[in-house]
Amino acid sequence: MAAVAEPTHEPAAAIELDQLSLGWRDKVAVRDLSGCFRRGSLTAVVGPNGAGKSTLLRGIMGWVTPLAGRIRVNASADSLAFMPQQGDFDRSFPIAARDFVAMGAWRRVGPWRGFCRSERQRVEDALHAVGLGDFGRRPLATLSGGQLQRALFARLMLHDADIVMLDEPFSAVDRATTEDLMTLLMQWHERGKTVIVVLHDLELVRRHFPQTLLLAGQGVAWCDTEAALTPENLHLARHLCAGDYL
Ligand SMILES: Nc1ncnc2c1ncn2[C@@H]1O[C@H](COP(=O)(O)OP(=O)(O)OP(=O)(O)O)[C@@H](O)[C@H]1O
Repeated sequence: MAAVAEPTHEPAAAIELDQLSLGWRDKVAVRDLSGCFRRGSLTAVVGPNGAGKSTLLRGIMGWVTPLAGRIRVNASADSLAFMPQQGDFDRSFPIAARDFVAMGAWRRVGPWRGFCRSERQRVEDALHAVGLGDFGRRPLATLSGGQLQRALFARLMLHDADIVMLDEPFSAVDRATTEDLMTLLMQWHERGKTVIVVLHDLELVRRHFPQTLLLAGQGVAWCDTEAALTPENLHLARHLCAGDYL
């Protein structure tokens, strides 16, 4: 008799938000947000400047304490990876691109153990996958914006997390680089990862992302992309974040 797979009891939701409010001192950045990122989903988080998109991702990472409500991540901390905006880290740090990418593996390898052969190979494979096969020795500070973004993707590949969150990964890159990196994102999605990406390019979102969370200090829509990005919803988002642009 053919083997019968045991049913799995993994929750359908990778991340659940329940009446979540997040903020900074007297400023509420995200108010009363409820919903879930389903396991294996590909979701764009969009909204005007100051809508709370980065704050939400940082809250999910556990770096911002909820003012109210709850965040439940149905995965271990190792299974969660975050790619910050380029401006959020010091690229003048004296490190070669290869070592920067290798930092993505530190949870698996640990801070003190050396890299075994297979981990070194993973680093080379990741550099090749993002088109930086010849850039391993280059100091990080000498990489262009697009090359740095590719290195960030390679570092995220080394992490190999089940849930990956990226904050404006295409803001500093040209169209060709965006298409290359978007292909990688789609591959991660096809392999079953839960992928959450903050974006401003609504055409890109419409082309590639099945789900969209439209934020404006509160949830405006969180559903299929076509239903989320209606003119009415976009108008409401702009109105709620008056003066900002989408
Ligand atoms: N470290 C902080 N301390 C105080 N306020 C902050 C901090 N980080 C963000 N904020 C405030 O929280 C609000 C939401 O900011 P956030 O960066 O989450 O927005 P965003 O949607 O990611 O914007 P953008 O599209 O411009 O990146 C803003 O009013 C911002 O000024």
